[in-house]
Amino acid sequence: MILEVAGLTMRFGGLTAVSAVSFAALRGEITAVIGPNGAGKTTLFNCITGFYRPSSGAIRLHRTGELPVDLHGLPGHRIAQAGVARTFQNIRLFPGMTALENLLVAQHNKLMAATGFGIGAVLGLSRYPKAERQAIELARHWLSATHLLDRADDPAGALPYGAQRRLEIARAMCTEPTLLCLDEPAAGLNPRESEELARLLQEIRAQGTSLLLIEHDMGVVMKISDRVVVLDHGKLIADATPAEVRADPKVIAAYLGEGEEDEVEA
Ligand SMILES: Nc1ncnc2c1ncn2[C@@H]1O[C@H](COP(=O)(O)OP(=O)(O)OP(=O)(O)O)[C@@H](O)[C@H]1O
Repeated sequence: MILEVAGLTMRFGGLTAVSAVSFAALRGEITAVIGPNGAGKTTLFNCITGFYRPSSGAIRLHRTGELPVDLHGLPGHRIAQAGVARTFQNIRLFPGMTALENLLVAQHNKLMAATGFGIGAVLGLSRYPKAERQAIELARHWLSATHLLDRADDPAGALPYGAQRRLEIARAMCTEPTLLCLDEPAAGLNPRESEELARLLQEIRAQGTSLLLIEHDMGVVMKISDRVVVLDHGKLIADATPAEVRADPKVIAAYLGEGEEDEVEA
């Protein structure tokens, strides 16, 4: 496994948004978290990415050849350093910076380390230019993978919505994460853009990054996920393959309801 969630509970005052949820996301797989409105998906996501400190339970990252890292209780930036990148439901790019610059900013930590945190650059040490070249190469790789190479020098804020969403994913990938967490990546995309997104996420998986996504677009979820975790009223009600989840009466009753079954068949 890459991510282990064990007995995770998150309370807001008297409301238990996530209740004793346990599941594992496996290495090299796409794990989707679905559920009706208010099921606790965003809360779970925010616990995993360090925006909330869970009330109880554990979240562990298992990296190959290393000791597991307890993510619960770590601040967001430490979780990012541990190898977990995230995108946001609302786009959070630097709109005035170019697409390329946004991807270089994402590599700031790596570049700063290469300068010996400033000292090396002042002394003109040779490690910085090499690190900078590598950062640009990586940025160009992800611009190309997200079909944005021709927009590299355009301000991020001037890109169409779908392109900005892809740039967000490219930015997250520039941190070279072990686990990429995506919060509703298909929100607001048209069917063609959703198709492209599905392909991009499959490519990311093929390149060795594991993915965890919260998604409402059942077409995308059912097509690309290896495993689907279903929440309802904060509780886990299913953890299975897309085909199994689709046929699970509990899921249909809780999440899909009559009339929405067709959407899942899509
Ligand atoms: N910061 C908060 N303070 C208080 N209650 C919250 C907070 N965040 C979420 N909740 C409550 O927790 C429950 C789960 O919400 P959450 O946003 O995690 O669900 P969700 O599955 O992501 O829903 P949606 O699909 O609508 O985004 C809801 O009842 C919500 O009102």
